[in-house]
Amino acid sequence: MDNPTALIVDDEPDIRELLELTLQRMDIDTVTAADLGQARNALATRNFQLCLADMRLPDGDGIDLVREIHEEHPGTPVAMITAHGNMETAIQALKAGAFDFVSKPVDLSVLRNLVVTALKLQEPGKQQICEDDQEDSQCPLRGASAAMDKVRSLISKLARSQAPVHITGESGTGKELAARLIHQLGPRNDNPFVAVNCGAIPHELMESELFGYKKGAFTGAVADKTGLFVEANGGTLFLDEVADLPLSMQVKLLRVIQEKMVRPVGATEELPINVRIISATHQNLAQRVQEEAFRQDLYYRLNVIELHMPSLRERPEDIPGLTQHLLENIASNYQQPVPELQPAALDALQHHPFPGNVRELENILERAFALCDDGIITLDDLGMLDLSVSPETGKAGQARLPGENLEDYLARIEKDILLEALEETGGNKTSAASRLGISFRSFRYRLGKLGIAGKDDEK
Ligand SMILES: Nc1ncnc2c1ncn2[C@@H]1O[C@H](COP(=O)(O)OP(=O)(O)OP(=O)(O)O)[C@@H](O)[C@H]1O
Repeated sequence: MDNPTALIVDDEPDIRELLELTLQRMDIDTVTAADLGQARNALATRNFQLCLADMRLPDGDGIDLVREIHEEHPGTPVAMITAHGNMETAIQALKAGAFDFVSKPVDLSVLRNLVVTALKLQEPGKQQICEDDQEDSQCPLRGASAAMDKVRSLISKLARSQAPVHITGESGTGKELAARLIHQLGPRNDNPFVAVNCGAIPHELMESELFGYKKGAFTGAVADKTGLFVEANGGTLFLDEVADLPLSMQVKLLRVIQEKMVRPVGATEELPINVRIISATHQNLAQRVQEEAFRQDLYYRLNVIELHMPSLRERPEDIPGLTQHLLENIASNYQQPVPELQPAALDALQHHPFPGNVRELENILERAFALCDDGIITLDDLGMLDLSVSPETGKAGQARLPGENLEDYLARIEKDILLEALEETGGNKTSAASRLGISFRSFRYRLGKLGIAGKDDEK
């Protein structure tokens, strides 16, 4: 097989030579260009499997070259060479379509990692699976709406880039699923995808969880522990609920992203890391920045490219297909035939507001699957909370029923409130409890007292 060929664009002969030597040692043929003009000529004559381009060139801006290659030669990944510490231009380049960047002075191990990742992009298109027709698609992210088509197409593009992605959207809209897909469809998919819920780690443990620690760093540190960054090395770290990161950790995270190095607690040396960061939150991060609860500089670095997951309310046309897909998954988990859904049940689902989005739909279907008889899901089996609002009270079904005693009446209201909080948080008891201003234990106790069984929180 022919060697891949890289185009190296830099006006400094020393750098060109260093890059050429490094790439040639990796069995990559090279063509060099000292300015934009020479680079354009080279691109016009042949295909390249990679381009390394300096930011500042004698006859123009490297970012223009990134844009041109991105549009005219979309199969050629371009990495930008930026001045040390100049994250602004690196971010600009990523936004313009560069797949990654490397800062000067070029660290050769970082460069080699980058080149290996870029060449994997040439392998035959995994991204394809999410661009096929929905009907018989292998793509785990379902939905035939135009909004979901757009999401899948953006995910396929993001999988080719190494840029940090920030995923927004309400709880249960599929943010984690989207992050996993970006990883699976991309060149890092042989390496780990590590997901961490930043809201679920106690603040005092966060640094050692993320960065690891050395034996003896603190009481109880009886052996070295690998942090999540190192665990995700070569792969992707998914920082879920990133808005919940305390300010003290935000500073440390910013440093790690900038330097691509982590220092475990109690260690004297830093470890190099090669991790793609994908973050998500259901909160409005820009507003958290305005409230000074989230650092602007970190926001800027995490939110290089934003992916928004639309709520299920905005795409009711997805409900029938999603329902079928989820029922097939549930049935196959239990090795049972796929149940049939009565038209009245489907109709109720299509008119439900789904504050907990796809997760809520999934929970409703799991429950219905367990309760239904003879493989037929009826409206009753869905056991959905009636969220329709009473015109008299303005509240959902809260009038006292004829003959209902005070205790039963209060229990019913309490049950509605607890269920509503669970629905709003997609079944997450910790979040539901905090929404109601009570402790997790008290929430669980009340659920038990009222006979509401629920799944334990996974995260
Ligand atoms: N478009 C979809 N197609 C198929 N399954 C989906 C889709 N969207 C979400 N799901 C499923 O719904 C559940 C919730 O999705 P996920 O955990 O990714 O949501 P999330 O937005 O990260 O939620 P949270 O903000 O609460 O963490 C998962 O089981 C996921 O597989």
